[in-house]
Amino acid sequence: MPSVDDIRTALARVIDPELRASIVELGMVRSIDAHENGVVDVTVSLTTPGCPIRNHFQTSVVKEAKTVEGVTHVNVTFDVLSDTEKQGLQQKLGRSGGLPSGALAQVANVICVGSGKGGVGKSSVTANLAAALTAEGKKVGVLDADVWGYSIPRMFGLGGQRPPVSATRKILPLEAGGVKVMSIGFFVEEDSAVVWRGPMLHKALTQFLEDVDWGELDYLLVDLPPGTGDVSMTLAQLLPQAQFLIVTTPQATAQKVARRAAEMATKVNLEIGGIVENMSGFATPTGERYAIFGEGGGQELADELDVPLFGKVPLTMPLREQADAGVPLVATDPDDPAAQAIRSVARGIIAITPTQPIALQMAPEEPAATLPIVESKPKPKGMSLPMA
Ligand SMILES: Nc1ncnc2c1ncn2[C@@H]1O[C@H](COP(=O)(O)OP(=O)(O)OP(=O)(O)O)[C@@H](O)[C@H]1O
Repeated sequence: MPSVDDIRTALARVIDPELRASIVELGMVRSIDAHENGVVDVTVSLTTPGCPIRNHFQTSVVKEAKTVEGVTHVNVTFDVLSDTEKQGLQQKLGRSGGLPSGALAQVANVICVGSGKGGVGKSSVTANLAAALTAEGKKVGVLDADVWGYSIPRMFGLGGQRPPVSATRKILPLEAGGVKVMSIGFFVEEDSAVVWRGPMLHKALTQFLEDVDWGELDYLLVDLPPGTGDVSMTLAQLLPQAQFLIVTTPQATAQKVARRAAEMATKVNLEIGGIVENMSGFATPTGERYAIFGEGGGQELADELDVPLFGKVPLTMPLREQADAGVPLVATDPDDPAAQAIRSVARGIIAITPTQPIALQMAPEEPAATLPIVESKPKPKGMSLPMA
């Protein structure tokens, strides 16, 4: 008959990918029964009944138990840890804020980058801020939630690519310059029009947060669509601990619409982290500056909302050229005036954000909904996100 102790030692090699520890050490192996004929029954206790990595445990437990002499067959069953057992597990992990819930468990800060209106440079700021935070030694991810105008793949030179899926059915973000990138643009034919309805949008955004393997990140930057619509509301619900960074331009009218975005954020309890003023004058290659859109809008908004103005980013030709070339300017020419301003924004953000991961609480899932409809112009490649 196989030895139960040997089986337990073998099962210590099964690692919970989210908790990053052995299931034996975590107390998740409820029982091991070995029989004369070499059949072994193992019960594994999960943290939640719908645990997405159940299949991973099933395969790994069978594989490791079978390495023990005399084991002919392995039956794996699952149950769920009781509340007291979960508390014990939490203590073992040394966490106070709840067990990690999904893919964002190891993300320290989520920063939603939004604007009142389109075209103010929100995506350019997001891409360059990601590069600047990376240059400061931080682990950074970018989620392009600008479902109607996704431009992040192009800005990172990742247009036309499709992310792989891991053995545990998680989508793996693509990487560019050390930044992990995920976008709805990876799943639709380039330039196709995506028509979203409320519940589908909610479901797709939930999948981007829960089913993408973001891993350990200091910052997840979320590029929001302009305005105060559905996406922002959904994300505010899903990410109650996110900060909102508002990108605006210097003129008074832009400031007025940016204020509306700020009001929306306050209504849904998103904390406003600060302001970035973009297109803050035009900087020539020789360093002269022309205030073509006026001055002071960003500071006024920051004063009014009582939040910091993280920086004033001038218009420079290389910033636009680099966006088109697919490598953020900060990575290619950190001394350009716009790159310098964004690097200073990054340092300001680092100064006021925590460094320890927080277990973000995801809101309960909405009832299942189908994925976005794509108008056939051109014909879509197939719209399902590759996940269960
Ligand atoms: N500081 C800047 N200097 C030069 N060009 C800039 C600057 N900021 C943005 N741009 C250019 O302005 C255009 C719009 O920028 P971007 O796409 O980042 O704006 P957006 O606010 O994200 O737009 P949308 O709301 O449509 O998604 C792009 O061509 C971009 O390269």
